[in-house]
Amino acid sequence: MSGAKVIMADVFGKSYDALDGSVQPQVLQFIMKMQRDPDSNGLNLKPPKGAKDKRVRTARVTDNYRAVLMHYADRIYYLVAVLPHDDAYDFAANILFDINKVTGGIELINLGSLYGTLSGQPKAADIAPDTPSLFAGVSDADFERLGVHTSIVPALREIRSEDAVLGIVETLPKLARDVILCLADGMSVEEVWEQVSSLAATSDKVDTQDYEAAIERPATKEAFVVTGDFAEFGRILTEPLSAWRIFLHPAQRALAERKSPYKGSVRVTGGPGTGKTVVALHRVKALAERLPAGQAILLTTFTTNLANLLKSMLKDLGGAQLLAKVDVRNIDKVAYGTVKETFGAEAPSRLKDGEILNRWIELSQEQQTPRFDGRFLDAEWKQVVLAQDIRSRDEYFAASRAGRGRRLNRPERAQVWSLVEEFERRLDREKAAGVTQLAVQAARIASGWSDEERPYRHIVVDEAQDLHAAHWKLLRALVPEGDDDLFIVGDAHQRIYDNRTSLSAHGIKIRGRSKRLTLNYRTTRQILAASLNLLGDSKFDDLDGSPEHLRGYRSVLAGARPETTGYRTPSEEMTALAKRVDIWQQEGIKPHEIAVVARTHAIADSAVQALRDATLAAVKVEDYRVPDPDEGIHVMTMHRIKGLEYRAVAIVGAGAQHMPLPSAVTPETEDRLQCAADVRREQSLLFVSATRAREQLSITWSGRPSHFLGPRVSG
Ligand SMILES: Nc1ncnc2c1ncn2[C@@H]1O[C@H](COP(=O)(O)OP(=O)(O)OP(=O)(O)O)[C@@H](O)[C@H]1O
Repeated sequence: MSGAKVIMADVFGKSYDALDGSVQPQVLQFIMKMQRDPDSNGLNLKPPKGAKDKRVRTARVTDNYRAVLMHYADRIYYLVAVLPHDDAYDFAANILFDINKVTGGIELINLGSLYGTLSGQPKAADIAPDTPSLFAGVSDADFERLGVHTSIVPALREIRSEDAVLGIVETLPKLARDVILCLADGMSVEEVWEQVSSLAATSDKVDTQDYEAAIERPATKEAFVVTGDFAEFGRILTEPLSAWRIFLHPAQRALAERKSPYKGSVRVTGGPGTGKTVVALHRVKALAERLPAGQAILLTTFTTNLANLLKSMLKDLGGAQLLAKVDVRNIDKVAYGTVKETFGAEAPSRLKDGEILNRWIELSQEQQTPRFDGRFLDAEWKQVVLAQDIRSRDEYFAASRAGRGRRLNRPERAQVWSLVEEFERRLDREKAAGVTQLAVQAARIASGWSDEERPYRHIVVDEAQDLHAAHWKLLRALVPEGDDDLFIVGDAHQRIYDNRTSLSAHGIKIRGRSKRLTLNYRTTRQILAASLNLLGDSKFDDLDGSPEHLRGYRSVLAGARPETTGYRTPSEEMTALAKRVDIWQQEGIKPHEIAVVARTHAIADSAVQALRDATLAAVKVEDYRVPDPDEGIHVMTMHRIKGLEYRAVAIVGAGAQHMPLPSAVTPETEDRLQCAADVRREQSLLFVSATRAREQLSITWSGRPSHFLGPRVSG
């Protein structure tokens, strides 16, 4: 008997992740058996009784677990779930497969979960029984035209609150989910058609019986991993988190895969987890596919760690072939590369920001100028002198000091300038330069190039909020002005380095080409609410001189409420940490899916110790190294967790004495605006850390809680 082709539905990943480690290998065995002979007795492949869809099958994986599949054509099966015996039968009875009339793709509709979620909704006390359905103004024909399956519509008619919408959207097929969220947001049917459904629509005529044609359409490939390759199955199953990278939401797809070029630079903003990095990676891929021979693309970000992460994600997305067309480097490396190319062995050595700050502190102490402390001088140098590439005392006297909160009179300016000269002289003598200083030098060099000499055809920037003015000048000069020159992705709420600037000041024009993503795919609504609470009512500017906001930012995922708990002493807090992490593990979260995050290395180190004392495997995640999965729980600083995500995150040491960290904040008396910016940055660090959590979040402290935790906690 010949074998079968097994294709994986994207929803399969969810049930697979929930399986016990002893059952997961059996799933691969099962797929292998199906591929060899689906009719073998041991598999017991059969249609379940009472199924709504006659093509649904169940098959034996182990004595207690059954697979649910869709038999869509001769010897071709979609694997949808592997569940405990009874759950598998319930599930199988209530699912439907159909070809979407708009996208032409195959859809899985889970009516059991849809109605189960609706009936489980607590009846909100403030909703009067005669409140009309939220979608009363949308006719059945409208739903059909927008691509919502008719079987879903009766459930939609029962929805009378935004909460109920968020409750059910997770259970809907992708297009229906997007349509419903937009309608609930107040968009008209016409707007939803233009902004969502028409973008997802296939150009060919849809025959809802023709599964052969449907399997080839992009919408099917978004919802199902169309592979029959056994090795590929193994790879996808062992890397469940990376499987998403091949799917895009219509709003993301519209940005990333746009066929006609953008007439200049584009900026994409959005809260944490809205898929900005995903969009940036897909944009790189789309640009690389039509890149003229001999031209190059730069994909850059702020830190080396994030650049390494982007590199491995890009490889996941497009393999070595794509990677070969793209230069993936963090911005300091880009700058240093430019300086080295020009000066060769004469190029100065590189000093990191921390080393530069220490030198300013030393100089301020040496010069006995108690009126200017090291932190103030460091910021003045970076944000005024280097940001405007000031090279003389006269230029400094005439310079704008916008954003600085301490006024300087002429004698004070003269004093600061002589300190700047002394500082730069010392670095020159040492043949060293700070990383920001090198970016200034690189920008100067590249600004003198002709368009033919500029090395890149396109530049894509992730984590743009952290880049310095000199970085923007440099990037502007590395690519000729024109279609699709810069694609910029960032979120001002996640600014954790002290760089603030405006893109237009550097000749990067994004007016009219600025887009925002609002749907969070990473964190649950509960974690999102707790994270937003950490920002309080702080104000953030976008990358172009306007206020930034998170309006409409929401998640479709629901989960447990985050915990916030205070302890009397650090040792009590650490003992509780070990207990909490142990419980997470007992609940099935693997050690390397858990992160413990602290503001300082010292607190992180004590967390590692506490976990090991409790016989839990833990590893400190340092720069430039990603631990192996078997090294245990990942413990790191808040700066290090930027850009990563974990199923569970425990933030420790969130007490008033560490958040904000006193040594990271300029005293208010020294510079009022700088002090406020420093505090906001500390707040963003906590926000970034909390938004790394996908399912579970705990925030703890000893002594008094940080005021960032809000009045309810910190009193
Ligand atoms: N279209 C999608 N479908 C399903 N999941 C998605 C999609 N886009 C993004 N995700 C999920 O959301 C997570 C966050 O995506 P990504 O890291 O690109 O967001 P981000 O906006 O760059 O986040 P941050 O700013 O917090 O670093 C991804 O790991 C992925 O799990």
